[in-house]
Amino acid sequence: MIAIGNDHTGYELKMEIIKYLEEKGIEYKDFGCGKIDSSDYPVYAKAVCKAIQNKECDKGILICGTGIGISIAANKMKGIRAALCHDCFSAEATRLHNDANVLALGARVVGPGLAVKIVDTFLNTEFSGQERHIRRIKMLEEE
Ligand SMILES: O=C[C@H](O)[C@H](O)[C@H](O)COP(=O)(O)O
Repeated sequence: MIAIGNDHTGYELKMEIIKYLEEKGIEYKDFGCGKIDSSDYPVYAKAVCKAIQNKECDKGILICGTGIGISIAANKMKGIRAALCHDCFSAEATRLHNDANVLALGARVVGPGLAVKIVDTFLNTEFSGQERHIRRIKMLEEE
């Protein structure tokens, strides 16, 4: 189950991503926001990341204007490894090396065609499970 959330800048891109998820038969839960003039990205980052923390969802997709604010908010939450990716190489690498569980996108940065390819890469790449990467991920959880 994929958790998806966005602020006001990300609504249209989210709908494109939802279209992709539905075409692929991938289950998702939409944590908002709907089409509104203004909203606060931390609200949606928290909702999506809580769903991952409580195991309701396996991975998350977060969208704001740049992807920066919403990834900063997500990475404050325990167990969340959010990666801001605007290319497929990064989306693949962050799954292989960081076991990222949240993909952040900037709706004002990438167009829908590239964004959907980034999502596809992110969702279809497994963590490598290599010892050095496991060690480093564990270090991320240390105070
Ligand atoms: O990092 C923050 C995000 O890119 C926000 O989506 C952005 O700051 C929203 O800007 P505005 O409220 O001017 O539409």
